[in-house]
Amino acid sequence: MHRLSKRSVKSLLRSSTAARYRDVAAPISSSHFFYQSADADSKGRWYSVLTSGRCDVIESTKPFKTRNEPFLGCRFESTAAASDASDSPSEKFEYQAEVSRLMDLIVNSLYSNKEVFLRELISNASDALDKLRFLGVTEPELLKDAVDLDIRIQTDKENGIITITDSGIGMTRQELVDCLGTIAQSGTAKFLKALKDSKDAGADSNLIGQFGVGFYSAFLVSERVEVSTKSPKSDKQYVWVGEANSSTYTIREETDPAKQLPRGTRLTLYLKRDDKGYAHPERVEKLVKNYSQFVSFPIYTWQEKGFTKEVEVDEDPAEANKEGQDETAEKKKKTKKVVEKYWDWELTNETQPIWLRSPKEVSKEEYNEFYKNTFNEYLEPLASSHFTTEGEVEFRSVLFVPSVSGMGKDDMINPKTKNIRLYVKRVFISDDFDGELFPRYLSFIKGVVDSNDLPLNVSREILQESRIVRIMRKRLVRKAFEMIQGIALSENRDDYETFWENFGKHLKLGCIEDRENHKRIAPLLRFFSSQSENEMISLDEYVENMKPDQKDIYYIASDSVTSARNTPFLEKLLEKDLEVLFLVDPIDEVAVQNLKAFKEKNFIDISKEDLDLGDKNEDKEKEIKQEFGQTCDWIKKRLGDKVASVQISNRLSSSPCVLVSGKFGWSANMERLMKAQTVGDTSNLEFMRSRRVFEINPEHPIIRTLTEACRSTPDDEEALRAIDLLYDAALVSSGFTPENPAQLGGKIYEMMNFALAGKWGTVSEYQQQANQKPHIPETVEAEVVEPVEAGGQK
Ligand SMILES: Nc1ncnc2c1ncn2[C@@H]1O[C@H](COP(=O)(O)OP(=O)(O)OP(=O)(O)O)[C@@H](O)[C@H]1O
Repeated sequence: MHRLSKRSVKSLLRSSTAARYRDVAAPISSSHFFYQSADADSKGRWYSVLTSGRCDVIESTKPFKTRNEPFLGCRFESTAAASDASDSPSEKFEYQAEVSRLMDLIVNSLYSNKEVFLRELISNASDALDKLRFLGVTEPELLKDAVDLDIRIQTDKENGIITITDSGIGMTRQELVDCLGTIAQSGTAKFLKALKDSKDAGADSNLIGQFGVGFYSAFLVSERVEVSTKSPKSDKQYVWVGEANSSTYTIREETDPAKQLPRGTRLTLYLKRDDKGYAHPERVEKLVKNYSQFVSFPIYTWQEKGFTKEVEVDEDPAEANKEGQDETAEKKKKTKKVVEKYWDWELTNETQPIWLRSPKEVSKEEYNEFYKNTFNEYLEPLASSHFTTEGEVEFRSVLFVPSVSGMGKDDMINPKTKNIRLYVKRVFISDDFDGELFPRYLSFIKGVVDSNDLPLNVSREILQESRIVRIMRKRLVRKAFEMIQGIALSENRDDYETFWENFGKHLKLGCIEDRENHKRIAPLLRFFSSQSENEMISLDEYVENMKPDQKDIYYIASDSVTSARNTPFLEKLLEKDLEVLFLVDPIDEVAVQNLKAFKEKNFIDISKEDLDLGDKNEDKEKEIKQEFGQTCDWIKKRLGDKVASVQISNRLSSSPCVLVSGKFGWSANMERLMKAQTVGDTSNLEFMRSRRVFEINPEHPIIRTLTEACRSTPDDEEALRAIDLLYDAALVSSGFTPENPAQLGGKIYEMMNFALAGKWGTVSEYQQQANQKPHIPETVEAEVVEPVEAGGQK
């Protein structure tokens, strides 16, 4: 049998909370040794100790006078053994540059919320257990060591040491180098930026967990971290040692038999002087309860306990004599109650997953805590939903609507969110299958789904083919909408505003991508309108506000509320008090076009031809056509192919004209957006450009004057040039981009010449003046100072 070395026994004792030794006898076996206590009151007695490798559990007897007395058995626990106990050589490694920067920031910049280190390390331990359990489904030999899947945390408050041991997947030597010496650069860059952004507000350690660098949070509180780990893939156990403020770390083989792990990882944190308070058992217990309550593996903490027992009391001899006279009293010995203290593991978290509990038993606070712990969030969710479906397909789920997005524009199109954690019969499978369980526009929903019907070796391909998943997906989507509706209906309007600000775009994407759910999405949309420029309204509110004879929902798409409010298309509608939705987000127009209608009312773009405001008067139209028909033809002749036709407008009141888009082509807004998105040559967009109709306002003085000109002098150059300018002006005011802005500028200056000259002189005089070269006054020439030569002489 392999024996413990004397040296490892000493190191074990050195780090033990309970044992200060004077001497150590040669160990008897790999787990049994004797030591002589150095405590004054033990009077140099010998103690017998049994130690198990895994958690350094030490069983010690009551004191012996010699070391040959038999083992009896009361327990105490040692903390991790000192690190220098090993004989094996250490190899030194440099951290990747990113890790060094990160460590430097963690050690030197993060001072608030340091306690999150425990949550992060427990979360890594839980991930390692999840991985083992998952792999164990197909490779049962991985689970052959009869070790429970759990996490054990032990503290040594005198020395400021915390050990966290999990029986998870562990790491091979190469994995230690890959996982704890390097990090994905994208994550770090984001983390460093977030850190910089939040620095003024007091950098918060909470940020760590969100960027996949949780392990390094150990250095928030530790000056030295040891990771001793044993992977089932390797015969050997390795120890990684890193120190705060060092750019290197070491790896060596664990040769100390007392520290061998059957499987898994033990982290030993040697706390900084100011952070030793974290090594109090009660503090650790509190942190676990606070932050890691819902980890789905048992977390045990090492706690001092006590039980009361009756012990006999040594009697005073005088009293005993007195009592001796009384025979019955002699039989009853005096006792007292004493509290016997001992240390033992205590289960500290709730081991039943929250989704397996009855929703009636779970409080809102518990859901919020579960959410924060599971998804590394520090804000509470806006809503949650806990449900079970039975029958055709059985699964349980808890879903959440977050209160912040954390997703960029690209993430919405191509989400890689890890927001849905899929379990099969309580075994965590993956958080990579969001896309199979939710459409991408709902990828912001977070939660847990636990199915009883899927196979444990489920893959993306299986999910994509599975009828069960299709049914699950439908139910999950329905539940997600119920949650969002709940927020929309809540009395607190702010919540929905927050939701809309963060996820409004996602729902609009849903209008485009999920026709089946239009009925659920549409009532959730919000827009500004001509009657509500500061507060967004719902489509229901719009419909309620419709005029009794109004048939359609009117909208205008533009780049801002201000430009929407000032568009000429709006003039008649404002006069008639008809509300118009302002679609100012680039995605709005396509979303609304996909919806087509809401509550059987069609969406109508007021910038497109054939606008019907429900006020048709055929006689009057005929009359106006007769009066202005010739003008329309004359203008069309001048504008040629630039416009499809010239018509009399029913939507203008103060502008002379407007350029409306054809019914089936792009609006001015869409044309602008498409041009902005096309790189390089935009001529290939021409075919999608809609036909344009030039509408004139017969009541406007310019149109009336031009009508006169059309009748009397249709070939007059100035009148024709006025038509050109009118067209260009309509182009701009209708939201289109003029084809030749410089030429438009020239036309405006020319017209200004005429206007100004008409008031203060003749055109020819004005033109003459304008053509003259700039006049340089003589006095200026006289004042030119010639250079002064050296010595002050000319
Ligand atoms: N207890 C452990 N057991 C096994 N492997 C671990 C353990 N702790 C950390 N690791 C490995 O180290 C890697 C780095 O951990 P780190 O916490 O920095 O990032 P992460 O776990 O990938 O991201 P996050 O912290 O956001 O979960 C992990 O991905 C894992 O492979």
